[in-house]
Amino acid sequence: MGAIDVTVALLLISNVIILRAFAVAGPKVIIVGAGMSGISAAKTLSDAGIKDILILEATDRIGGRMRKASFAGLKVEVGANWVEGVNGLEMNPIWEMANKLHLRQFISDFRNISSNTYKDNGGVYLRSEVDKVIEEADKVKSYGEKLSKSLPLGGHEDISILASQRLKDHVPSTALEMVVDYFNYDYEFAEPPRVTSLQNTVPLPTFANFGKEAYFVADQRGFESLVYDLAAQFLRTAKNSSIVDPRLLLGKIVREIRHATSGVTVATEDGSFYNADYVIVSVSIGVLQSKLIKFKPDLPRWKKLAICQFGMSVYTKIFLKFPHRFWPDGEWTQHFLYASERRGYYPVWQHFEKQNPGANVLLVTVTDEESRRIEQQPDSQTKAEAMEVLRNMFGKHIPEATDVLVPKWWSDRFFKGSFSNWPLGVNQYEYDQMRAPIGRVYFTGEHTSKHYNGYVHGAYLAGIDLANMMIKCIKYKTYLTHGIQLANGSEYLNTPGGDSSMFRRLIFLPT
Ligand SMILES: Cc1cc2nc3c(=O)[nH]c(=O)nc-3n(C[C@H](O)[C@H](O)[C@H](O)COP(=O)(O)OP(=O)(O)OC[C@H]3O[C@@H](n4cnc5c(N)ncnc54)[C@H](O)[C@@H]3O)c2cc1C
Repeated sequence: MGAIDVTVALLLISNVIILRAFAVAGPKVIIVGAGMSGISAAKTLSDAGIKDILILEATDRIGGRMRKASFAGLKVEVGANWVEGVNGLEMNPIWEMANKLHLRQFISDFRNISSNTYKDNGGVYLRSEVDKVIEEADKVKSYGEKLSKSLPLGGHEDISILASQRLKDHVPSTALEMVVDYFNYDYEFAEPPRVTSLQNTVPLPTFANFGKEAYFVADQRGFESLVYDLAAQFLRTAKNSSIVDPRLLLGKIVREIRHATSGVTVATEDGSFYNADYVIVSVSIGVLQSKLIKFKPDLPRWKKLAICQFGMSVYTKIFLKFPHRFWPDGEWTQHFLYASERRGYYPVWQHFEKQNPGANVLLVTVTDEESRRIEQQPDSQTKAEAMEVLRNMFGKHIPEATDVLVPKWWSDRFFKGSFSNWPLGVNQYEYDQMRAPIGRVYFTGEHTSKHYNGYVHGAYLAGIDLANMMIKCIKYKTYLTHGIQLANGSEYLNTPGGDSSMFRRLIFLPT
C-alpha cells in the first residue's frame, strides 16, 4: 500500500466503493502518528501477522512527546523524562525497556526538598518549618485517598482534589504551603487541584501498581530511543539504524479521515490519499480537540463531547545555561523549590551536576496558565523572569544565563499540550466513550490508557490493548461501537483479560 496517484485519488474519494476495488486481499491498517502508542499498536499488529500497515507521521521523526533536543552541548529531554512507577508490585514495561537499552537513569530522590526551599525575598526556609507543612499536606492527602476509595464507582460523586482539601479544612494559602501543594499535584498532573479529579488520581494507579519511585533519564541517545528500538523490531532499518521501511511515511499531516462500513480513506495536507480497511488515530487528545483532523462523517456528538471534556495539560521544562555554577552542589541538592506568593511562578528547579558534572545547566518547570503565558512571550522575557527569580534565591551577583530553551508544546499543532489529565466531571463511562472506536476508526494514545493516562507506559500499553482489540474484531469479522443502540445483529462482546470491557455491543460487518 502506498500513495496513490492524486488524480485517481480525487476520483476515488467520492466513491469509497471504487477505492476498495484497488485493495489487495487482507486487512490494511493506517496508523496516524508515530509516538509511543502508534508504534506500539503497529508492532502488535505486525507481531500478529497484520503486516499491511502504513504509519503516517506529521513531523520528520518518530517518538512524538518523547523528544530530545541539543542544548548547551547536552542532549536534554524536552518531553517525557522520567520512568515513573518503579520498584513496585508490578513491572513497569518502560522500566524493562529502558534497562534493556542500558539507558543512563538516575533515581529522583525528593526527600531533602525541605532543606532546599527558597523564600521569594531571599534565603531558605528552616527545614523544620517546611517539614511541618509537608507533614500536614501528607495527612490531607491520606484523608483524600481514603475518601476517594469510599466514593461510588460510577464517578457521579467524584470531587476535585481541592474539594477534599476543603473538607479537611486545609486549603494551602501561604507561599510555602502553595509551593508544597504545587509540588505534590501540579508538578505531576500539570493542572491545579481545583481541576483534577480526586477519584481518578488519588491514589494514582501508576505509583500504586508499578511503585513509588521515578527514574530520570539522562542519556545522549534520548528517552525516545525506546520508541526507535520498538520500531526497529518490525520496521526495516538501514545499517546506520535509521528506519527505511516504506510503511513509515514522515512529514505526512493527516487532515481528513473518511470512513464507511466498506473502508477508510485518509487525506494528508500535501494532497495525498491513502485507503485501508481500518485506521488507528494515535494523536494526542489536544490534537483531537483542535479539529486538525476532520472526520467524514463527523464523529457522533457523544464522542465529540467526551473528547472535549477531557483535560490536556501543559507542562513546560525551561532549560538555562550558565557560565559557572552558583547553586549548592552535592547529594540532596538536586531539586529545589521557589515559594512565591504567585502560585506556580517558576516553582520547581533542578540541577544536573550528578548527571552531567560541569554542565552548568538548570531546569525549571512551569505548568498550566504559566505555560500558556510563557509560550506567548519572547524567550528573552522568560529568561529575564527566571533570572529575577534566581536572584531572589541566590543574590544579585549571580551570572546571567547565556542560553535558554523553552519548548512550546501547547502552541504546536501536532501536540496542543503535554499530557492528558483526568478532570473533575468526567466519569468512567465518558472516559470509555472517549476511547471507543467508531466503526473502522480506532483511537489510541496515552489519553486512552485504562489506568495510566498521561504517561509513556500508558501510551505503550494503550497501543497494545487497542491493537489486540482490533485483531479480535478482524478475526471475527466484526467491528465495535459504543453508546448507541444498534440494529439487528448486535450482540455482546466479552474479552476476558482485555481492555475492552467498555465496548458492550458488537455488530457484524457486511461481507
Ligand atoms: C513536557 C512533557 C513531559 C512529560 N513527562 C513525562 C514523564 O516524565 N514520564 C512519562 O511517563 N510521561 C511523560 N510525558 C508524557 C508522555 O510523553 C506521553 O504520555 C507519551 O509520550 C504520549 O505518547 P502518544 O503516542 O500517546 O502520543 P504522541 O507522542 O503525541 O504521538 C502522537 C504522534 O502523532 C503525530 N501527529 C499529530 N497530529 C498528526 C496528524 N494530523 N497527522 C499525522 N501525525 C500526527 C505527532 O507528531 C506524534 O508523533 C511528558 C510529556 C511532555 C510533553
